Amino acid sequence: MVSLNSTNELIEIMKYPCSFAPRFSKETKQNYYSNFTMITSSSSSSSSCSRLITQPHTNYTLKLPKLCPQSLKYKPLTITNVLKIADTLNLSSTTTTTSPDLQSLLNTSKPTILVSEKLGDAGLELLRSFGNLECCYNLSPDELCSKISTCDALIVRSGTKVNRQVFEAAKGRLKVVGRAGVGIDNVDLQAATEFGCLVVNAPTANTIAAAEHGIALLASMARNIAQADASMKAGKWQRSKYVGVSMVGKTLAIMGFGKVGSEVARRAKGLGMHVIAHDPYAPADRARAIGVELVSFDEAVTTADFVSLHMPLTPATSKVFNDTTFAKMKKGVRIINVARGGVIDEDALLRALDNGIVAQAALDVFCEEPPKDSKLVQHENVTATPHLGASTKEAQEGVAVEIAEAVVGALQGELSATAVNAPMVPPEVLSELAPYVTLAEKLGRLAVQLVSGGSGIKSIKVVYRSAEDLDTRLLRAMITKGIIEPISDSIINLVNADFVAKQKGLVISEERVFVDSTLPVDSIQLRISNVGSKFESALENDEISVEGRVKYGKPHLSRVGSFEVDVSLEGNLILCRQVDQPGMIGKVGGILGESNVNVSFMSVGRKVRRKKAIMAIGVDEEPDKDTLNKIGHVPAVEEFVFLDL
Ligand SMILES: NC(=O)C1=CN([C@@H]2O[C@H](COP(=O)(O)OP(=O)(O)OC[C@H]3O[C@@H](n4cnc5c(N)ncnc54)[C@H](O)[C@@H]3O)[C@@H](O)[C@H]2O)C=CC1
Ligand SMILES: O=C(O)C(=O)COP(=O)(O)O
Repeated sequence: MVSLNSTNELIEIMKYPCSFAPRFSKETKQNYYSNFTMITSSSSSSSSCSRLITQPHTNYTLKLPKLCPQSLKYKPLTITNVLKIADTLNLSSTTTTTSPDLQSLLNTSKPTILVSEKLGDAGLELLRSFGNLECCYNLSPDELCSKISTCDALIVRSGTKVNRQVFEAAKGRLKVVGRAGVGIDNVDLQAATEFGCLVVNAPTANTIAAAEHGIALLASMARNIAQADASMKAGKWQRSKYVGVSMVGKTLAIMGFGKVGSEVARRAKGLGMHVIAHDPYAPADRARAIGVELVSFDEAVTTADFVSLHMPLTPATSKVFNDTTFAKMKKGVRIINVARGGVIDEDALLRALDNGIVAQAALDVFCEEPPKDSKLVQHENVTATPHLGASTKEAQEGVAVEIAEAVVGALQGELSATAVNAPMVPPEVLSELAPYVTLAEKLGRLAVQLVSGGSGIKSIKVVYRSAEDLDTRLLRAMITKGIIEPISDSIINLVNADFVAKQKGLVISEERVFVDSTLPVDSIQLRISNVGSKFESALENDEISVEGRVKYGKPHLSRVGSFEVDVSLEGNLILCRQVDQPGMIGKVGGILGESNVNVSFMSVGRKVRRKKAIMAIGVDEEPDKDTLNKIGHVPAVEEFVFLDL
C-alpha cells in the first residue's frame, strides 16, 4: 500500500500504466485496483480505455497493482488525462517528494528505453524524464538480442542492425523502435510490422546537415582539398598535381529530389551550377520553384558533370549505379554519395574510377560500415568520410529531440506523425479524426458480438460515406482491432492490424460513397456476410449490418440491420426487438432500475407503427444474468442481446 498525496505522485503512478492503462476484466479490476472506481472514459480516442477515477479524498491510498502482468492488454492513457484526474482528486501539485517505496515501484514500472548509439543530450534528458533510460553503445548483435526483452523502446542510428532476430528476442515487449535519423534501411520493417512494433524516424532534423555535407564533399572533391591536405601533412608542396575543376556552369544531377536533394539543389544553384534532378515521385512544381528541371534517369546520368545521390536504399534503388549506368555517363563525371552505400555497386564504381569514366568520387556512406579493406576508400580519386552527413552538433541535438518526442509519444499510445510502418497522422488530422477512430473500433466490437455460428467471419465490407477524399487506413485498422480483439488474444495496433487480419484470413473491403457533408466522415457502415446473428434484426440482405456516426463529437450507433436508431456508443448496449406498443420503455427501464443498472441512453427505431421496433439501450453497468433473463421474459420482447463495448 502506498500513500498518494500529490499530483506529481499521481502522474508518476499513471506513468506506470506508463500511459498504458490496462484494460482489465471486471474481476481483475477489482483485484488490482480495489481502491479505485473504474469508469470508461468517453473523452478518449481509444474507446475502451479505462480510466481511474477516485473519490475525492485528499490523502488517497492506492493499492498499486503488482505491476500489470504482460498478458494483459494495454491501452493508452495520456498525461493530460492524468492531470484531469488529479484535478478531480483535488490533489495539490506542490508536494514533490515521492516516497522511497513508491520510487522503487515506479522505477520498475516505467518503460525501459534502450539507446544503442550516441544521441544528443536534450533527447536523452527528455527520455530520462519519462522512462528508465539505458544507454549501451557498441552492443554486439547477441548482446542486443539478450537485452531487448527487457526494453519497451529501442533508439538507434545507422549503426545498429534491428533485424528479425531482435524482434523475436524481444518476446513481444518491444513497442517502438526509434531511428534517430532518416534512413531506416537498418531496421527490418516487415518483421517490426509482424511483431506489432511501431517504427518511427526523425525525418527532418538532419536534412540541412546532410545537404551541407554533400556540398562540402562536392567542393572539396572538385578542388582536391582532402588529397592536398594529406600531401602537405606529408611535407609536400604539389601545386600542379592538385589542379581542380570549377563548379560554375557545370551540370549537377540530383538523384532523389526529396528533402536533402532539394536543399543540395538550392545550394548548388548558389554556386552557379546548372541543376537537374531525377525523382519519379517528386512534384514538378517543387522542382520548378527551386529552378530545377526534373528529367529521366537516363537524361540525368548521361548529361551530368556531377551526380549527387539522395535517394533511399530500397530494393528498387539497390546498386542502381552499376556497370551499365557508369557506361552511360560522361567520361570524367564526378559522383557524390551522401545517401546510402548500397545504391552503388562498389566494385563497378572501382572499375569506373580505374578506367577513367568516373574522374572522382566523394563517399560518405558504404555498403558495409565501417568498410573493411576497401579499395574504394584507398583510391587516390576518392574522398571518403565515415558517414558524417548527419553529424553536426545542431543536427544531432535536433534529431535527438525529434526522436525522443516521437518515441515518448508512441509509448503514450499516441499516433505518430513520423511512423514508418503505420499510417502517419498529422496532429491536426488526428484531432479531427479522433471520434471517428473511436467509432470505427466500437462498430467493429459491436458487429463481431452480433455474430453467431456460421463459418467464422471471413469478409467484412466497410462503407464510408464522406464528403472528402479519405485516408481510411487508420479507420480500417481500428475496425480490425474492434473485430479481432474480442475474439482472440491478439493485440492489434495500427502497425499490425492489416497483417493480423490477413493472417486470420479476414478480408476487409472498403467502399466510399461521396455525400454532401461538412463532416470528415458522415457515417461508417460495417457489413459481415455469411454468418448468422445472435440478434436477427441486425441482418439485412443476409448480412449483419451496423452503421454509426459521430454526433456532438461522440460515436453513435445510427442503424442496426434495417432499423434506424440513435444511441451513444458508450458503456454497454442492450439491443432489444419488441412489438411496438406503449409501455415497453418503462417495462425494460424498470427491470434495469430494480437491478441498479443505470440507463445512459435509449432510442427506439421502427419501420411501421405498432409493428416491430428496436430499442437500443445504453447502460453504464453490465446487468447480471437474472436481469437479462427478466428482460427476455417481457412478453412483447422478441429477441435481445447484450453487447460489451
Ligand atoms: N549520410 C548521412 O548521414 C545522411 C543520409 N541521409 C540519406 O539521404 C537520403 C535522402 O534523405 P531525405 O532527403 O531526408 O529523404 P526523402 O525521403 O525526403 O527523399 C528521398 C527522395 O528519394 C526519392 N526516390 C525514391 N526512389 C527513387 C528512385 N528510384 N530514384 C530517384 N529518386 C527516388 C523519393 O521520391 C524522395 O523524394 C536517405 O537515403 C537518407 O538515409 C539522410 C540524412 C543523413
Ligand atoms: O539519417 C540518416 O539517414 C543518416 O544516414 C544519418 O545516420 P547517423 O544517424 O548519423 O548514423
